[in-house]
Amino acid sequence: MKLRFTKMQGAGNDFVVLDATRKSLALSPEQYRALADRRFGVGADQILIVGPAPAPGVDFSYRIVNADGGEVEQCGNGARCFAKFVRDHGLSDKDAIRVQTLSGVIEPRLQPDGRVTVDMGEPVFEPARIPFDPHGLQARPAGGHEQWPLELGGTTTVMVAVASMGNPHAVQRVDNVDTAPVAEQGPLIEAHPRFPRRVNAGFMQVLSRDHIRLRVYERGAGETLACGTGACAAVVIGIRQGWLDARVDVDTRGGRLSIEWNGAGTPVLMTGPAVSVFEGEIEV
Ligand SMILES: N[C@@H](CCC[C@H](N)C(=O)O)C(=O)O
Repeated sequence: MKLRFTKMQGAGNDFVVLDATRKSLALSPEQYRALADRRFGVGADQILIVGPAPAPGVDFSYRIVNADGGEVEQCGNGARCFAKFVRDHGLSDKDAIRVQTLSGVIEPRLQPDGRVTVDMGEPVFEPARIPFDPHGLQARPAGGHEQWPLELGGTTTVMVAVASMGNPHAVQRVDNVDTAPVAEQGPLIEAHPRFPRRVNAGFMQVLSRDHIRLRVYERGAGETLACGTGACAAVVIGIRQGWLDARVDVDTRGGRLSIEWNGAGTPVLMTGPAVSVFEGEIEV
C-alpha cells in the first residue's frame, strides 16, 4: 500500500503525519516501526494519525504512535504539528482547534507569529493515575511535591518526582544536562517496574526561576531533541517544588518551548514551533 505523508518537526522532535480524515487507516506496529526507521523508512520519533471528529464539540481526533510501534496517550510537540498540518492541508480554517487524544481533549491555537500554543489540560499527580507504584517507598518532601527514590540496576538510587500530562513522566533535577547520564539512566527509568506502563524520563537543570534546560529520554523513542509533555511535566513539578515561577522558558536540544501554569485547577499552556519539512509517498 502507498501512503502519503508529511514530515514535520517541533523543536526537533520529529513526526510522520498521516491524514486519515477521509479514509480510515489501520497500520500494524511493524508498519509504524518501518515508517519511523531512520535508515529504511522516513524516520521519526512518533507517527501522528489525524482522524475525523469523533463527537460533537470536537474538530478532529489525533492518534500518537511511538517509534517502537506502541500507541500512547499524549504528545505536546505533536499537538502543535497537528494544528499546523490541518491548517496547511485545508482541513480547518480555525485558529483554535479542539482535538480528541487518547487522554482527553486538548486545544492547540495558531499564533500570528507562526508558533502554536496548546492548552494541554491539567496535570495529574496522584501516583495511581500516572501510573506509579510508590508502595513501600519513603517519599522525600520537596515543597508541595514529593520526590521518590528509584533504585536503578541495583547500584544507583535517583530521586524523581512524577506527574502525568496524559502520559507518564519521572523528572529528576540535575546540575548540568550536558553531563547528565541520560543514555545510561534513561532506559532503566523508562522500564522501571514501579511504572507499569513505562515512563518518560526527564533531566532538568534549573538556571533561574523562569528558565530551565531539559533533556528527556522518551518512552518508546529514546532521547529526543525535545519533549513537549516532558517540558510541561518538568515545569509543573519545578513550580510545586518551589523552584520555578508560573512562566518558564525551557531550552531543549532542539529549541525553546515556553510553558505557563498558574497552579491547581488550571491547565498547562505550552507554546513552541511547528514546522513542515517535506511531503512524500512511501510503500508500507
Ligand atoms: N514527544 C512527545 C511525547 C511522545 C509520547 C511519549 N514518548 C510517551 O510514550 O508518552 C511530546 O512532545 O510530548
